[in-house]
Amino acid sequence: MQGIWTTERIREAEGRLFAVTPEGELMRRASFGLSVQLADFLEDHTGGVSGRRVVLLVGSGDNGGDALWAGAFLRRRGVAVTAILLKPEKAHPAGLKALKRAGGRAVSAEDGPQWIARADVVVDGIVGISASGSLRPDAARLVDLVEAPIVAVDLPSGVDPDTGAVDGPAVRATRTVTFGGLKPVHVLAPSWCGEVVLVDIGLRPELGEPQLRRLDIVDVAAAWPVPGPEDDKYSQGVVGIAAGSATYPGAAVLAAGSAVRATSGLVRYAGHAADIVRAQWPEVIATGTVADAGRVQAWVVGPGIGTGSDGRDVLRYVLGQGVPVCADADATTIIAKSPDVLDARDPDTPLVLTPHAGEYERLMGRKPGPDRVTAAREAAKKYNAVVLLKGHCTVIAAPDGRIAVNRPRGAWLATAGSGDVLSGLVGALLAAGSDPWLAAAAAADVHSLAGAIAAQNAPTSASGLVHAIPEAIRAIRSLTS
Ligand SMILES: NC(=O)C1=CN([C@@H]2O[C@H](COP(=O)(O)OP(=O)(O)OC[C@H]3O[C@@H](n4cnc5c(N)ncnc54)[C@H](OP(=O)(O)O)[C@@H]3O)[C@@H](O)[C@H]2O)[C@@H](O)CC1
Ligand SMILES: Nc1ncnc2c1ncn2[C@@H]1O[C@H](COP(=O)(O)OP(=O)(O)O)[C@@H](O)[C@H]1O
Ligand SMILES: [K+]
Repeated sequence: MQGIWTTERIREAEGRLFAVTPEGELMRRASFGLSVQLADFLEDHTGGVSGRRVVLLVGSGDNGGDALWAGAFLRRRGVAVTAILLKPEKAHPAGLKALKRAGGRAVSAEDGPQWIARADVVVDGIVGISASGSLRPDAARLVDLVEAPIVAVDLPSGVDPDTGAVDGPAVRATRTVTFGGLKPVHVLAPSWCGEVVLVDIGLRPELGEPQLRRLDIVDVAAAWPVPGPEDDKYSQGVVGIAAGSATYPGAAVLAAGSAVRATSGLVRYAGHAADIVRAQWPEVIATGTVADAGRVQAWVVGPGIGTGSDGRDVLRYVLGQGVPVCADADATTIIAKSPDVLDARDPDTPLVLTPHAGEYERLMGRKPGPDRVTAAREAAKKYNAVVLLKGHCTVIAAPDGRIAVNRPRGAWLATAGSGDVLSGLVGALLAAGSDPWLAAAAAADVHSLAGAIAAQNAPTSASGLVHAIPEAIRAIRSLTS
């Protein structure tokens, strides 16, 4: 699992390491690593290093210091380096001196545009972890002129380091070179960071437990249930799907199909779409009501069940069965409208809620807002449930405080019925006995990979996602075995 730390934790760790390291050493490590990445980037984008033109956008703190020192290192490799100083009086003095000594040039913001126009690569050293708010106008004007690819130092300036939120002008980087540990911006704002490269500056031992995590492929592979020689269709966990209605049979077909494809155990279906589900997925045992469904080890409830009294009765029934429940779509709306349905639940039985932003607002009485990690954490606390807050970067919060952020692979998942597919995946893992937080995070990852496989750069459908699930699982397993 990749660890991610808030800027507060990074700063504390840097402080401790700083105290036992010779002066300037940490910045030397960071900026040397940055210069290596910049040379590599120049090679990739221009086919060479020597003779290329790099422009540094330099702000008033150590982020600008990193850029200036990296510029000095690049000079030794024959790169023409020009630093545009946004606040000349506050530019990092040692870094500026080093750049000038190495033959680099420093110019004011007024003289900046002509240098930006001729740059092969622009380096964003405007602001790092001490950033607040979007780019200020002077920086924004210059960034606006950039046509060359941008490498961001630590993080793209203008993007909030702890939430990844953008509410004004910001840098859109092609590569971000960060130091010591990943920060939330790197997983919450991937489209602003571009490719993220982590440079080791010896900070890891000081960082402690990460506050956020992102599953690696090996974690997903390890979490995915695989039958053993002793297994049969029951022992792998039977999942029940309570979804769909006469008006919305598709949700039932998608959620049931997704569960069928996710694991090799048994899938039961209960609801008004039994005939259609049976016709699409003959391996599903389908009945008309949850009470007739037979035993399951987890329920998926909600997609397409409606928010009326029938849906409420179904939800109350499955919550009372003492098995893990993934409550999705209409089920989240019912919980928001009639929280008393949760009385049917034994608080120790796992519950996974999978709201999109609109459903979150119903559940919590407010929008998730720009800080989606805090939003998910608060909902997890309030409902004593794992909350999977959907979005481009889905956030998964457990009531015990664990947070995972999912890795998006494009945005093709933004298609009708895609959420129904996700709930089937979550349910299949819950039935197999997975930890609910891990189940939700692993399901989100396979969902995103299935999206990329199904789409292959062209629109896909939720049905396409269902069909791509085995290939996604195969890809994950083959990369790790
Ligand atoms: N510490 C370490 O051990 C190591 C640190 N390292 C590096 O240091 C970086 C952190 O440096 P830092 O703390 O000096 O602050 P930094 O982020 O450069 O900001 C400086 C100033 O910018 C301003 N400003 C704020 N918001 C703004 C905005 N939106 N738009 C424009 N300007 C804005 C504001 O100053 P103001 O202009 O308000 O006076 C703020 O004080 C870190 O990201 C990493 O790169 C590495 O070398 C590894 C070792
Ligand atoms: N821009 C996007 N990028 C990546 N994934 C997205 C994007 N928009 C939506 N998704 C994902 O697609 C799914 C949509 O679910 P949901 O809103 O419940 O749709 P539906 O109700 O149509 O099934 C979620 O898993 C969500 O994370
Ligand atoms: K930056």
